[in-house]
Amino acid sequence: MRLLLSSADTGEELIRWQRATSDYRRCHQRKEFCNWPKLRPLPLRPISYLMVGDYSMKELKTIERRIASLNNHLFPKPSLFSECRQLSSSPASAEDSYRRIHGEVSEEPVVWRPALDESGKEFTDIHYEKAVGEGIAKITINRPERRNAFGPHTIKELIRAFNDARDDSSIGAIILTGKGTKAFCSGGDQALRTSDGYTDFESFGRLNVLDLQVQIRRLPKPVIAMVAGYAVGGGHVLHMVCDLTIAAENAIFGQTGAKAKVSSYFASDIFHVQVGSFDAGYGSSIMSRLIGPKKAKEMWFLSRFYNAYEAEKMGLVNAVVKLENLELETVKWCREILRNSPTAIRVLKSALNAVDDGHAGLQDLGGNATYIFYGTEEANEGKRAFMERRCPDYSKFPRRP
Ligand SMILES: CC(C)(COP(=O)(O)OP(=O)(O)OC[C@H]1O[C@@H](n2cnc3c(N)ncnc32)[C@H](O)[C@@H]1OP(=O)(O)O)[C@@H](O)C(=O)NCCC(=O)NCCSC(=O)c1cc(O)c2ccccc2c1O
Repeated sequence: MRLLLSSADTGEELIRWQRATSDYRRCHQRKEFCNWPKLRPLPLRPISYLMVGDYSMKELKTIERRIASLNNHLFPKPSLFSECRQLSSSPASAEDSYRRIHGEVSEEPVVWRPALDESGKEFTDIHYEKAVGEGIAKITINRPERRNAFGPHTIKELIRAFNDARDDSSIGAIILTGKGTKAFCSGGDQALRTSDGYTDFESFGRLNVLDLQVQIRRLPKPVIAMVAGYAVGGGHVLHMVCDLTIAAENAIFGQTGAKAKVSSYFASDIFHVQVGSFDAGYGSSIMSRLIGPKKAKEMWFLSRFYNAYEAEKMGLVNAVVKLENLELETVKWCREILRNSPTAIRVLKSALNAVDDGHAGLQDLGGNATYIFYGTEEANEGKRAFMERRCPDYSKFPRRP
């Protein structure tokens, strides 16, 4: 259905609009502030016949396009396109064509169903859940009495849950979070720390959180950290290796490792932290990428804590929301991701990590190329020829520029 200017609009109103749109365009090009005159929004209605003033059809089309575009900016609500729905959380124009076609992201509360691991075992240190009827998995570190600090067993369970979410083709986005509102994760459990790592049920120590970091980084689905309260030490590194971070207003971010004795400043409070540890792997390199080397050095050398808004400004988190909205907002981000092409997202995640991950990054990206190539007729010809014990005929496949 074409939208045309209603014949009810007088030529005068139209002329005022045309002048205003030209002024606006000029100001916009010069990046100047433009005083927008008081004009009533021109209603756009379908009509079969159009005749306004002395304007040619071409001129009218140009005016119509400009008015539509300006109306989108100036009168987002109520919409000229009354049938369109709005995506409230999006920073983009509420009425762009994507939103007109796809509509709102659902704000319905999510229903979680407990999930078991691949061998049907119950988890102890984590909760693992999947959203009913949607492709979202949620993995929650469940040690709130220790601010969700992890031991080797916690990490083993996290690895199993992430493996399951990776293998489950109905899952397209994974949330990592911590139980309660006081902490996302406070890093390695210091009570389990030994001279060779962390140990709980074994006689030797491990630093197996490093395996989990690599797993998250290579997982071909987006992993979103949902952070309430503290994300510190190894817990801070965990949120950094996730693809996105949504933070509640009460979130606090920091590295504690280099601290020899006391006092790190946050909002003029002094915290007493004393752990003596560092993550010179992803914990350093990814941080430097995210917030720049100077800020990364500040974060590690001074061991300060940063609030959610400071973290957002630094580029550590994607969004800050009210604590009570944290889960729904995170779920909405997942739902928005889930509307998009899984293969595009898979390759993009790999591509965005490739340079930083060196050979391993290229290997992952290369693997994605092979994965896509296997779906082509050209690749299939090779396989068929082998199976049929004949020479492959690649002549029919174009050598594209
Ligand atoms: C996180 C805090 C700032 C919270 O302070 P708050 O005042 O809210 O709470 P409490 O301090 O009273 O804590 C409540 C309760 O939890 C226990 N707890 C908290 N964190 C841990 C922890 N990491 N380990 C063990 N226990 C913890 C605390 O003792 C209290 O217990 P009670 O029995 O007394 O009630 C604050 O708690 C804090 O600063 N925590 C320490 C955070 C920290 O320094 N983490 C870094 C550890 S090192 C690390 O994470 C790490 C792990 C690895 O596997 C690595 C591998 C390779 C390289 C580097 C690694 C690495 O650095």
